[in-house]
Order: sequence, then structure tokens, then C-alpha cells
Amino acid sequence: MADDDWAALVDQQESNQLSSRVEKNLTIGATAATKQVPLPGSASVATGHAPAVTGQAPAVTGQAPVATNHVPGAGDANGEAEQDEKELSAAEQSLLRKKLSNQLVATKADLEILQKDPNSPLYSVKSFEALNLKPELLKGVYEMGFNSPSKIQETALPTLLADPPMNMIAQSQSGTGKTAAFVLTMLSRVDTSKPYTQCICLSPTFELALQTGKVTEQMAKHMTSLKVCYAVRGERVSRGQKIDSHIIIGTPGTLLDWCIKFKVIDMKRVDVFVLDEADVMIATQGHQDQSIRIQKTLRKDCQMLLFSATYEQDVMQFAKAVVPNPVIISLRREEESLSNIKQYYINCKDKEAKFQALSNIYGAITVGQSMIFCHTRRTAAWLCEKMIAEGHAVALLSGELTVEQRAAVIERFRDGKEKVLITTNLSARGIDIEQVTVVVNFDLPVNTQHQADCETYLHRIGRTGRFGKNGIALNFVDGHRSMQILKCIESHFNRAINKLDAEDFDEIEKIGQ
Ligand SMILES: Nc1ncnc2c1ncn2[C@@H]1O[C@H](COP(=O)(O)OP(=O)(O)OP(=O)(O)O)[C@@H](O)[C@H]1O
Repeated sequence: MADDDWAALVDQQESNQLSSRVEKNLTIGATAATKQVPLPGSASVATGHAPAVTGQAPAVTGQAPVATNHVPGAGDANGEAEQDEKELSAAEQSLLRKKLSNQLVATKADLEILQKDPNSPLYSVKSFEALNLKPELLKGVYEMGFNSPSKIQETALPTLLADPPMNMIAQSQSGTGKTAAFVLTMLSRVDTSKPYTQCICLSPTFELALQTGKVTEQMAKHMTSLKVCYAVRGERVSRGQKIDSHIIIGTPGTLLDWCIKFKVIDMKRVDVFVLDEADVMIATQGHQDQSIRIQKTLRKDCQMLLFSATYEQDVMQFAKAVVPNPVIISLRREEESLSNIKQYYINCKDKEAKFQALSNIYGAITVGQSMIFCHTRRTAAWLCEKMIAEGHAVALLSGELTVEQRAAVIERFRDGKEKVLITTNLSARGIDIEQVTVVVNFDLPVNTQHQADCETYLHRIGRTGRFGKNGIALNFVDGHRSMQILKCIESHFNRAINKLDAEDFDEIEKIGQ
């Protein structure tokens, strides 16, 4: 299946592939005993160039949603920030400015407090220096404004960088820095004096592959001889050509073509193989087949890394069966959802009422940027039209756009050109846009049996609340069935989702504070 077809399947939810869990029991290599390693805090541990974004984003009209509210503490924050900045290093200042400008934290102290709280997934006792990164890599990390590692980074990296290399299946909450953990591993292991591919990272979508590539390029800014290339739709290779890029980031369909059909990569020389959003790669039949076929071409001692915020039990079982001797970092169920994302539900009798509720909310609170998830492309397109007619600046992202158009839509949204992104499950995972303060589940996520899709719920709401920022998740409930789904999600994560009355402006204003 082409990468793009998958997008269509995901966002229409017409396929049973996303929810069909592991059916085949393919085993590659030995299934090994897992190692037990304690994780600080409370989580349990068992053991080139970016493709040009040329597509035209669909036309966007109308005005930004009305922002009437004052951002709490923003004024005070600026004053404190000035005070703080006097004592900060350049890297600290860059991080602080970034976080303040995105309202991620009110002051530098907020982020520091989070990183010192053993219950926070941002908790860290180590410094990046203590992780023994190459000096040029350390420089890149600091220039990105990363002061100290998050919990997943400080827990995973010592194991990931140890010799002999160990395989890992890692879980950490959304927005807690998994990307940097596996990118730093690739960049630490690569030898740029050798002109061939040594690391491969697979992502489920074009947009995510591009995003990960961008992080890699930023981190490797001072590794001047490093070459990164993208195995994504539209990037052409010819038979017989040998790729000399040290790191390839791509989607499974294209990468499979490159390694099996065109044979442009010497797979036996690859030292690190990463599956980002590993659970969906495993649970989606097409991606699973492609990833397994790619994995079969690798050396037995190639280091395999699987990362995600969620793993259903059967997916984890399958992962353990295909990854030899993995060190496993996992979370307890109650740790999976983040307390910095406040979750609410709103009763609406139908689609029109949901739209009205949205209008009320956008009229009452300041929404930095928001993402609205719909069940189908049709609903997404309908909502987009309605919002544009009301004067909102919205963008629509669904699988019917070309990958180039999709990437262009994301870039515009990332740059703040539109405040609202209406989308489907296509964008539920991985997309990292710090300014997203609100996620709306216009339709609750369900699988093809119309049961609650708790994993997708977690990934969707995880588009806000990035790296400690506060976020709001709003869930529209239209009837008994939909309420049952909500209750199911609530009990799955054992976290209350409170009721919000969309007619009560005082109440709405309060959630924005
Ligand atoms: N050590 C750090 N210090 C400061 N910011 C960081 C650090 N590590 C990562 N970040 C920032 O945190 C944000 C979230 O990171 P990332 O996208 O890697 O999360 P994730 O765990 O992969 O989330 P998801 O499960 O949604 O894919 C990014 O904007 C990244 O730049």
C-alpha cells in the first residue's frame, strides 16, 4: 500500500486496518527475556535536504477567531522574564524566550519546577553533559534551547548510547521529548566519514517524517559533514544509484521501494533502525508488513528502537516478539494521560449544535491555536466551510490533499497563518506545534467497531500540552452512544472528564484561565 493510501484510510476510518490489532504472529529473531530497569519517578521499566514543500495550501479566508480574553499572568510573566534573563546563559535565554512567546510557561522557574518534580514526565536529575554526547551534538542541543533532558531522555539515552548497542521499546507521554531521544541516538552512532546509510527512521506519515528530519538537521547543525535524506513520496531514486546519506528518514512504503525495488541502500550496513509511533506502525497491517520486510533486510545486531506514547497490550506483545532482547520502558495506565491537559465534555444534540458550541467557545476564550478532529473528511470539510462563513481563519487537512499540500498546510499552521486546523485522525499523532492550546474532538475517536479508540484519543489530545504547557481538550458528546464512548475513555485512563455547559459563558471563560 502506498503511504498516501494509508492517509486516506486513516482519516476516513473506513478501513479496519487502524484498529485491527496484530493478527499475524511474525517472529523475527529470538524472543528474549526483558530486562528490568527502574525508571526515575514512577514509570515502570521492564526491560540532505528536506523535500521541497511545493503544494498549494487550500484557500483560506475569513478572519481569525475572536480572541476576547486576556492571557492570565502574561503581563507579569514578561516582567519576571526580564529579571530572569539577566542571569541566564544564551541557551537558557533562547529556551525561555521560546517558551514565553508560546505561553508554554509563565517564567523560567515554571519549567525548572516541572523538571524538578519527580512526578512530572519532564523530571530530570541529569544534565545533557552527563549523557556523554559528542561536543558538536551538545552544542546543537543547547542551541535548540534544551537545558536539561526530560525523563524519557535521561532514562533512555544512557542505555541507547551504551555499547554493545541494545534494542529498546520505549513509551513516554505525548510531548515529552521522545523525538530527541531517538534522534540523539542516531546522531551519536553515525560516523560521517563513512559515505553510506547507517541509520533509518520510519514515521507513519509524510508530515511526521519531515518534522523529525527538521529536528535531526537542527540538532546536527554542528555536524557539518552529516547528510540526511528523506525517503518520502515524491523523492525519486534510480536503480543502481547508491545513497550516501548517513541518515534516512522516511515512510515505510517509499523506504521499502528504495531498499528492495531500487536497492539504493546497503541495508547490511545500517546500525540503527527506528520506528516512531511504533504501535500504529505495528497495528496498521500495511505498515506492519512493510516495516517487517524492511527489518528482515537488516543485520541481526542492528539496534532497533521503537517509540510511542501508547502501546496496546497485544501490540506490545508483538513488538516484544519481533525486537530481540529489548529494554522496555513503559508507563502505567494512569500515567499515560497528562495532568497539564484539562479535559472537558460538552453535550450537543447534533452537528449544528456542536458548531454553535464551538462558536461560543471561540467567542469567549482566547485560543492560541487549536486543532479540531472530525471522524470523516466530509464532516471536516463541512465544518471548515461553516467556520469560514463565520469569519474564522481555518485550514483543512485531510487525506484527499496531496502530500505536498498537506505539508504546506502544516507549515502555514505552524507559522500561525491560520489559528484553527480542522483535520481527521491523519494528524492525531506526533505533530508538534507548541502554540496549540486547545484540541477539540468534534467527533470522539472510535474504531471500526464503533468502540472508543482510547489510544487515538490520547494522541489527539496530546497535540496540546507540549513539554509541560497547559492545554485544554474539549469533547463533543451527541447522544447516549457517544456518552458511553466518553465514559469508556474516562475509565480507561482513570481520569475525570468534566462537563462544560457551552451556553454558560462564565463557565467557559473559567476554563481559559
Ligand atoms: N530536553 C528538552 N528541553 C526543552 N524542550 C524539549 C526537550 N526535549 C524536547 N523538547 C521539546 O518538546 C516538544 C515535544 O517533543 P517531541 O515532539 O519529541 O514529543 P514526543 O514525546 O515525541 O510527542 P508525541 O508522542 O506527541 O510524538 C518539542 O517542541 C521539543 O522541541
